Amino acid sequence: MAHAGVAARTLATDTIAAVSSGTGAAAVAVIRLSGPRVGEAVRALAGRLPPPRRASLARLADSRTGEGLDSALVLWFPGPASATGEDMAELQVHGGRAVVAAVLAALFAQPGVRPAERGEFSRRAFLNGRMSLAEAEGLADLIAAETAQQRRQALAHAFGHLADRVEAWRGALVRGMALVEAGIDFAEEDDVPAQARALARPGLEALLAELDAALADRRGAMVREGAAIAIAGRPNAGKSSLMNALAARDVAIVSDEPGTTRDVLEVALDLDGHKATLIDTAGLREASGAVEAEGIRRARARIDAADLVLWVHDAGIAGEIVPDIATPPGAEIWVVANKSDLAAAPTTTPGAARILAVSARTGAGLGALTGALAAFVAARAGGAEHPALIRERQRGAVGEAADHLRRALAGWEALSDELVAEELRLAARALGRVTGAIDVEDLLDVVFREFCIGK
Ligand SMILES: Nc1nc2c(c(=O)[nH]1)N(C=O)[C@@H](CNc1ccc(C(=O)N[C@@H](CCC(=O)O)C(=O)O)cc1)CN2
Ligand SMILES: Nc1nc2c(ncn2[C@@H]2O[C@H](COP(=O)(O)OP(=O)(O)OP(=O)(O)O)[C@@H](O)[C@H]2O)c(=O)[nH]1
Ligand SMILES: [Mg+2]
Repeated sequence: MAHAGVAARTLATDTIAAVSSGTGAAAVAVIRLSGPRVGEAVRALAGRLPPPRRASLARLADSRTGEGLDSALVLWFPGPASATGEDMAELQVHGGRAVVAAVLAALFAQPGVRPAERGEFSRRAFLNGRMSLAEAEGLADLIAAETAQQRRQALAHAFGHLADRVEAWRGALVRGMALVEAGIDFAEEDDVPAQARALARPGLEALLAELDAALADRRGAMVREGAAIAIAGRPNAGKSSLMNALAARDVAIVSDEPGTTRDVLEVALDLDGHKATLIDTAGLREASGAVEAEGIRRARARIDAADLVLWVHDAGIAGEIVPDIATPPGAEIWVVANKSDLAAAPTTTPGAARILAVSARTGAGLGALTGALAAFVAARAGGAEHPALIRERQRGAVGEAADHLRRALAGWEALSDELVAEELRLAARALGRVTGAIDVEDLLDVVFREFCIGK
């Protein structure tokens, strides 16, 4: 995961400590430390510094009172060959909340040791050149991953999938820039500039095509955020019943009173390793009051932003099924003819991609529906190859790079060598913000804020 492009930055002087193993009681809790005074702090609590990178059992005591706190496994990772690049240690203590609190209090009593902020270990790893920003983002996603597909995508990014691609793109820009600048240097000699520029163009055109393809690919965001599947329909069609049946738990209130659901309800689904969010909404009709009207407004907003809308229809109601919604951009509407235990599903469905008969009450047809949902999400989220861009931050920076490159190519004949080179330089700079190779002080808070304490 090492990453070469980071400029030297000021070294941290504080020593930080935090629980890295999560909150709440557990069998074992891992307390991590990083910074220049880790060695002293460990010696103060454990009485000695164990041999590097070996687990050693030690009795921990509060240096202020001598009170024994725990019998713990202690690990010492001298820098720079550590996860953050600084001196680090781990105290693997018994996981009781009071044990953790007492050990942390004893650590914070040591000179120069303070609680870590969110993501501060990762931030230091980045600042010390141990990983790129794109890799840090992959690690954050790995910790948040709920499904197998999210885990695979996050792992690829944590292992440099995007960072490597961005470095290759930057390499192509730098080669183009060198050729264009050769023109600047040899401006006196007539044919060199024209030749050098001509050599640069095909590579830059291919690069722009690659950037545009990466920008057009939305699968990564879909995997990270999960597909949004909205359940919509008339009041009493059985939307909330369907939600409960698909989620296999009692998420939403069900009643024979039309207009039961007002708030938008969400559950996360794992469809064959793909994440989806199922969204139950208020039944659509002429609202009978301000609360219901607000519920319907919220319902329509979520339907408009969905990747798939399940229009739930009460099969007991005769007549043509007409979903009272427009198909959201890039999305599909499926008709789910519910209450198949009461009546057969109609077969005509104008405007809907497909029709599925189910009974939320008996469970009939739910297996087929779940299978179809899994296939839909799998198709949208793509196959085994990992997309390059999964976050808006990454998309924004690559989009900026593509814009500069497009300007350079569009002005190829009209612009001076200096101006073409300048656009290429700005494009390279924008790409540098993806990995954090340059110019990212302003980004660090944004990136690391979403991490947890102890990461
Ligand atoms: N107990 C524990 N488990 C953990 C972590 C941890 O910090 N503590 N990690 C938390 O993220 C992950 C492992 N990540 C790590 C990454 C680098 C180094 C490290 O010491 N790197 C050195 C030496 C490498 C080597 O000897 O091969 C280096 O890169 O120079 C350690 C852990 C997952 N499991
Ligand atoms: N027979 C039968 N009844 C069902 C089925 N699904 C739901 N119901 C009943 O239909 C009624 C309405 O169900 P809900 O799930 O609350 O309907 P809804 O679409 O969420 O209704 P609103 O929230 O009011 O828009 C309840 O009495 C359910 O028990 C089904 O498959 N078969
Ligand atoms: Mg409902």
